Amino acid sequence: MKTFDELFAELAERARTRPDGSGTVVALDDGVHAQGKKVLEEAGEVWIAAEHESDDRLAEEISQLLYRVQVLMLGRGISTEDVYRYL
Ligand SMILES: N=c1c2ncn([C@@H]3O[C@H](COP(=O)(O)OP(=O)(O)OP(=O)(O)O)[C@@H](O)[C@H]3O)c2ncn1[C@@H]1O[C@H](COP(=O)(O)O)[C@@H](O)[C@H]1O
Repeated sequence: MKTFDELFAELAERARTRPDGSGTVVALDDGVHAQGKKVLEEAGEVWIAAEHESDDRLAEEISQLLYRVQVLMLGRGISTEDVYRYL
């Protein structure tokens, strides 16, 4: 189990060290256009899960959306602080 901040730190480390086999490294190399499409795709899956699926499936889809948002943040080079100041 990890928090949003812990996952972001982990993904930032993946971006820095670029380990073999990391899906995050591949997603970052795909660029912002592809990263944005993944955000949209996962948001749609969250919507569908919210209307038609179990709480557990919804939570899983939300986790994937959070991951895809973080990849986009790293792709654009913005930090969690950049976002939190608007919360
Ligand atoms: N939390 C996630 C996470 N959530 C979603 N995903 C990816 O997103 C996919 C699900 O999204 P899709 O619905 O688009 O699935 P898909 O189209 O079948 O998959 P792809 O073909 O796009 O990979 C998963 O199969 C993972 O590839 C994640 N990939 C990694 N993480 C975490 O990120 C960290 C770093 O991971 P690596 O970079 O892979 O080492 C680890 O802690 C992981 O647990």
